[in-house]
Amino acid sequence: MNKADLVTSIKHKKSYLCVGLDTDTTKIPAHLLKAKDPIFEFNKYIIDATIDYAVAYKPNLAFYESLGKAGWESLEKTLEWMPKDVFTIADAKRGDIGNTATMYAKAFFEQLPFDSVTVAPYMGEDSVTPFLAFKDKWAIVLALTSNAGSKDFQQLSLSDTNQPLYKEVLKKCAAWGSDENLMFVVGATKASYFKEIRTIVPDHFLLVPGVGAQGGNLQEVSQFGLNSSCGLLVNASRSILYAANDETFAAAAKAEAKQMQQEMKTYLEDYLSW
Ligand SMILES: O=C(O)c1cc(=O)[nH]c(=O)n1[C@@H]1O[C@H](COP(=O)(O)O)[C@@H](O)[C@H]1O
Repeated sequence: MNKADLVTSIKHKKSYLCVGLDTDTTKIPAHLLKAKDPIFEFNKYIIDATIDYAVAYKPNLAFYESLGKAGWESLEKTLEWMPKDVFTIADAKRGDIGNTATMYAKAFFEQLPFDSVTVAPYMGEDSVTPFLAFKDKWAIVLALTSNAGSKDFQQLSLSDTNQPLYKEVLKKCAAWGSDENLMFVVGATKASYFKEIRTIVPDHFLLVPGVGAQGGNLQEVSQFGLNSSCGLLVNASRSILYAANDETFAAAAKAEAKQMQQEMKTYLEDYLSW
């Protein structure tokens, strides 16, 4: 999917919600465990329940790979189930030397029909650029993550530039691609950083996980993170998937997604006059 189509979808749904499909067999309702493919069954209900309110879906690969071949099949079926007009993110956090990175890109963009894949920038330019060579596909580079461990490396100052590492990641990676094929991950739990981040990457989309279960603030993220083409995809996984764990789970997920979309609609109106 290209940027124009993503922005059109956001305007149409008045939403920049991404539903994270971190589907965990120990958390899904017990009655679904009797199904032939419980993960797919659960995802199907979640997608159908949230499709009016979400513009993107982000399966986290760990939840599928941890189940081996069966998990991979659940992932393939889930992607087939998704309407064609949603933006799909393979949350795989890949990163390796160039020829290997190309194979990762082929896995997600050719074998699987993902629009984008999350990429760790630690190994540098040749580990990121192979993901940028595919038309209308995206690399989503980890810049400032939502977890406590982001302090360990990302927030350390580099003696060469006197700037924290994550700012160098934003500057350097932005130069390797464009706002048409590259996004950045910035955690919602770091809302106070958004103003500065927007001075470095004013035009790029940011994938923002960390609202809901991790406690990030949607209002602050929106106020300081929105740009003239929205520029945000805010992810929620557990708070939507596991809003209830009985027969009402799909209705509860729908209500949770709707509530987030309604809030987003007001920010699109207030901050962008959309
Ligand atoms: O790349 C990500 O999506 C990601 C980056 C980050 O900084 N923090 C983060 O939580 N994530 C992912 O976003 C999802 C957050 O899930 P919830 O906390 O349940 O909403 C998980 O799939 C995480 O792996």
